[in-house]
Formats: sequence, structure tokens, C-alpha cells
Amino acid sequence: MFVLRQCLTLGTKSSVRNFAAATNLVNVKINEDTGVVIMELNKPPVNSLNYELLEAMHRTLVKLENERCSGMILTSSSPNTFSAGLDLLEMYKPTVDKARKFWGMLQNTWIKLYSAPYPTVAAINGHSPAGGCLLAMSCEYRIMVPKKKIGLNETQLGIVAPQWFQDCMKNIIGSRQAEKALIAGTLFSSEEAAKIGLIDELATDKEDLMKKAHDFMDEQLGLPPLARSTVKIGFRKDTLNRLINSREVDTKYFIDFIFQPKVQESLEMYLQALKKK
Ligand SMILES: CC/C=C\C/C=C\C/C=C\C/C=C/C(=O)SCCNC(=O)CCNC(=O)[C@H](O)C(C)(C)COP(=O)(O)OP(=O)(O)OC[C@H]1O[C@@H](n2cnc3c(N)ncnc32)[C@H](O)[C@@H]1OP(=O)(O)O
Repeated sequence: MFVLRQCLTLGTKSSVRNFAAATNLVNVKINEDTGVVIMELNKPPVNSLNYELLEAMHRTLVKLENERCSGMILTSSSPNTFSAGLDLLEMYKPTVDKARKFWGMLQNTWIKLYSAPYPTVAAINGHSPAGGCLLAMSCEYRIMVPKKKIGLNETQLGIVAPQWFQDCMKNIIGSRQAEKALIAGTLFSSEEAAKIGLIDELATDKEDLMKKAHDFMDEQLGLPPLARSTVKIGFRKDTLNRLINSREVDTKYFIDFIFQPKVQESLEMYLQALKKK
């Protein structure tokens, strides 16, 4: 039976209340029989990743790991969008302190998600540009509904996908395809993404998406967990360590980059274009 709990507890009823009071940006459903968790991003309208949403995700991921959850399906409550990527307002005219705090939380969240010992599936129920694509790529398996867009489109915004975003893509679709996609800032349709292996499976609709995500999870739960997670971390450790060993440098790149007047101009124009749509 599924029990809906908000950000998160595998513990007592009173701690459910505490977490629910803290935020409703992430809904968490736990299958109490299997220990599989559905983490649903819930920041309407498009799940743009601001500090608060990232913090809620990070807190949930820490809890999942501590409580030894058996698997996690990442999806969103939005009808049209998995995640619109980083919240552009976090990068548009922030203070240095705010930008630093934001970037640190993005790094924390990515490290936890990418290194999660339990199986992770992205059930991509809508558009998934840039940081949204990063979240999906950080899971082990990706399933997507038809006729939506996914990719690292940063170049098209006049910004640059950080090295670790690029590494994630390279690890999935290979260096040549990733280089082409990153230079052009390509947003792939779901169908194109399936062809190049950026996603693993297409679903017909949200119901089919969740069914396929559970099917994948059932397969994974049949494997010895320690062997499974050891192989996973073996594959991911170089990518993880590259960021872990250079977090400060990465943050400095980010800060120096976004504070350039040209970058601020691009962000302003892009934000205006989004509003005018
Ligand atoms: C050497 C280099 C070192 C370091 C690198 C430095 C810098 C680079 C750093 C980081 C990389 C950046 C990663 C990112 O993730 S940037 C974000 C990129 N995201 C996008 O391009 C997506 C933009 N959004 C869309 O295309 C559409 O919104 C979407 C297709 C997702 C959904 O379309 P829909 O028609 O359903 O909704 P909209 O009407 O467009 O949007 C509703 C509402 O939401 C606002 N919105 C949308 N996206 C964002 C966002 N990412 N951040 C903030 N706000 C967003 C949009 O303006 C609308 O607002 P309103 O008009 O007020 O309702």
C-alpha cells in the first residue's frame, strides 16, 4: 500500500508532521512493502530548481540513504514539465553570497543523487532542459513520455553547462554525440533522445511511464544490493571525484561566469522572452 508523506520520513507519525510542515516542494510516497520511494518534484509551474527546492531534494536524499530505502523513482507533479532546470532567477543579479549558497546546494544535491547506492529511475513526465536533464541523467535509468524535450541547452542561453553536467552526458551518450549536443545546446525530442540513448525507454503516457519505472525497479530489487551498488559507484566515481575534489574551483567558475555583464544580459533577454511567450 502506498502512503503519501511529504518530505520525507520512514519514521514515526510525529516526524511525518514535522517534515510536512517544513516544505511541500517535494512529495514522497513510500511503498511500505518494498521500500521503493517515489520522489515527486512539486514546485509549480515548472519545477525550476531554486535553492529551496534543491534543499528539499537534498534533505530527502540524505534521509533516503540513512534509512536505507531500496530504490527511488524521480518524477514531477507538473502535467507538462519534469523540471525546467536551474531557476534562472537564482542566477540573474544575485548577491555573491546567494549565488555561492545556491551553487553549493546544487553540488550537494547532485553528489547525493549521482552516488545513491540504491537504484534510481527518472520517470520523465515532461520537458527536461538543462538542470532538468542533469537530474534525469543522474539517475541510473530514464523513461520518458512522448513529444517532450530534453537536453543540455545552456549554449543557446549564452551560458555554459558545467564540466560535471557535460561529464554526465558523455557517460551516457559518448563523447562525440555529447560534444555535438553540448556545442549546439541541442534539445532533443523524446523520440530523438531514445534513438541516441539519452533516454532508455519511451512510455506512451504517465501511467505507462510509472509502470515501466516500477518494472525496472523490480528487476533491480532482484539483484544483490551490495554487488549492484559497488558496480554502480565504480562506474561513477571518476565523475563524482572530479567535482568533489574541485568544488571550490567549480563554484568560483560559476560565480565569475554569471557575474559577467554579457551573461547577465543574456539571462535578462531569455527571462523576458520566457515571460512574453
Ligand atoms: C566555465 C563555466 C562554468 C560554470 C557555468 C556557469 C554558468 C552556467 C550555470 C549553470 C547551467 C545552467 C543550467 C540551467 O538549468 S539554466 C535553465 C535552463 N532552462 C531552460 O532553458 C528552460 C526554460 N523554460 C522553458 O523552456 C519552458 O518554461 C518549459 C518548456 C520548461 C515549460 O514551458 P511552459 O509553456 O509549460 O511554461 P512557461 O510558460 O514557459 O513557464 C511558466 C513560468 O515559469 C517560468 N520559468 C520557466 N522556466 C524557468 C526557469 N528555468 N527559471 C525560472 N523561471 C522559469 C516562466 O518564465 C513562466 O513564468 P511566468 O510568466 O511568470 O508564469
